[in-house]
Amino acid sequence: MNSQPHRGERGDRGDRADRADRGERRPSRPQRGRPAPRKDGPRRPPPEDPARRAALDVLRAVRERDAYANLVLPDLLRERRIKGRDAALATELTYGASRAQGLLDAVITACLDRPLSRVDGVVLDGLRLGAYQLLRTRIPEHAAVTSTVDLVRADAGSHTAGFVNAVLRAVSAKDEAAWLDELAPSPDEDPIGNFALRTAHPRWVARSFAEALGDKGPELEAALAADDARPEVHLVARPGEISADELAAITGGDPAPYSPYGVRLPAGSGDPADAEPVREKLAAVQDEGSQLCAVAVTRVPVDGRDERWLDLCAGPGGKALMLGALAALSGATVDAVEKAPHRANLVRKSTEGLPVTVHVADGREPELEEGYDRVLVDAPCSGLGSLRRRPESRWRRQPSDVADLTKLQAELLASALKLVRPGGIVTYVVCSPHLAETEGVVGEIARRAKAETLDAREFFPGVPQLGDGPYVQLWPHRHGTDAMFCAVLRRPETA
Ligand SMILES: C[S@@+](CC[C@H](N)C(=O)[O-])C[C@H]1O[C@@H](n2cnc3c(N)ncnc32)[C@H](O)[C@@H]1O
Repeated sequence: MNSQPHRGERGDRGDRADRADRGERRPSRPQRGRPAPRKDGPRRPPPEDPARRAALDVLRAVRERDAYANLVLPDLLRERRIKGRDAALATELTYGASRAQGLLDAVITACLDRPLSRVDGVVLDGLRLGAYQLLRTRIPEHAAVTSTVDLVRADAGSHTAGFVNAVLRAVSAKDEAAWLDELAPSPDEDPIGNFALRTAHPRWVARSFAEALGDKGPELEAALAADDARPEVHLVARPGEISADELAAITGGDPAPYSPYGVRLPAGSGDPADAEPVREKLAAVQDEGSQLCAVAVTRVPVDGRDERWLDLCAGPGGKALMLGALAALSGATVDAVEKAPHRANLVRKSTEGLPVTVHVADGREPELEEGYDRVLVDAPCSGLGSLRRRPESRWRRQPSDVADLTKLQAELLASALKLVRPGGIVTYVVCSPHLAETEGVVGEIARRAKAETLDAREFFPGVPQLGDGPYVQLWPHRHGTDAMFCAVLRRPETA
C-alpha cells in the first residue's frame, strides 16, 4: 500500500542523510538551483535540497491557490531544471504527501497540544511533508526531520524550528502501522472508517466505493488500497498512425491488456510528455479505462446510417482524439462540444488533422442540428474514479459537490437523447463509481426518455470481472484502470 521509494532514490536519500548527519544546512530558498548568497563572509555554499524544496512549494500552491499538484509540479521541475533522482524524489514526496493528507493530519493532530486548525499553513505543509517521509518512505528519521525543519525555518521564520522539530520527533516515535492501530476505528465496528484511514481516503469516498462494490470487506480494502498506490502511466496509440505493439517497442512499455490501442509504461519511466511518439502526436497519455469507453462508443451496432457522431463534453480531448481517429478510418465526422473556451482549444489541438469540428457551447443547448447517429456524454463528474491520478483531489472534493453534478449530468444526458436520431446510440461515461452519478442518473433519464438500456459489457470484449451488467464499472484493483463507468442507451425508433 505504501509508496515506497524506488531503489534508485534510496541512494539519493542516503546522500542527503549523510549531509544532514554532518550538520550541513540547506539553503534558505534555492533559486533555480543556486545557493542563497550569504552576507557574513565567504563560506562553503550550503548543500541544496531542490527535491524537498519543490515538494514543499507545490504543497503550498495546492493549499493556498487551489492549484493542481500534477499541473504545478511538472512546470516547476522544468523551470528549476530538476531532473533524474531529484525529480523522482520531488514527485514521490509531493504526490505521496498530497494523497495521504488525511492520514498525516490524523497523526500530526495526535502529536499536537492544540487543534490542527491553529497551526500556521506554511508550517502545516512542512509537517505533512516531514510526516510523509517518516511514515511512508525509508528516508532516515534524522534526514527527514532536519531537512523539514530547515525548509520551514526558511519560509516561516526561526521561531518555528523548535515546534516543527518536536512534532516530527513525536511522529517518528511510531511507524505507520503502530499509528494506525492507535488511531483507526475498530475494523469490526466500523470497517469503512478503518479502511478509510488506513488507505488515506475521506470516509465519504470510502463509503461511496463500498456502495458501488456492494462490499465492506476485502474487496473494499483492495479497491481503496489500489486507489492509494502510485498509478502506472497509460499511453494511447493514435488509431491509423501507429500500433500499440510499435508504441510499446519504442517506449519500453507493454501493450495494454484490454485496449487495442493502449500501452502501459513501467513506473518511473520519466515524463511521458517527453516520449518521442507523444511529442510527434502519434500517441497521447490516456488512462486505459478512458480508451475502452471511447472505443465502446464506436463498437455498438447501429442500424442504417452511421456517419454523424457527437462528443458532447469534449475537453480536453482525450476521447475526441480517439473518436476522430476512428471516424477518419470509417468515413464519419465528429462534432465536439465543450463549454470552456480554453478546454475547447485543447480539443482543437488534440484533434488537428482529424474530421472533428469543435464548438464552444453548452451541451444542454448546443444549437446543433439534431439527428446524430452516435453521441458520447463524457459528463463532468466528481472524479472519484481517478483520485489516484489527481493526488490532492480526494481531500478537496466534498459530498455536496455530487448533488450539483448529478443535476448537470442528467441535463446533459437528456440533451444527448434529444440530439441522437431514433435508433441512434448514446454512451454515458463518468470517471466515478459514485452511484448517484452512475446508475442514479442513467436510470432516471433512460426511464423518462423511454430509452433502451443495452448491455454495455458486450462492448468491452475480453475485459473480465464486469459484474452482472447492464452497466460497466471499471476498477483500479480489478482492471488497473481508473474507475470509469459506462452505460449505453438506444433511443427508441418511435420517440
Ligand atoms: C470529464 S470532462 C470530459 C473529458 C473528455 N471527454 C476527454 O476524454 O478528454 C467533462 C468536460 O465537460 C465540460 N463541461 C462542463 N459543463 C459542460 C456543459 N454544460 N456543456 C459542455 N461541456 C461541459 C468540462 O469543461 C469538461 O471539459
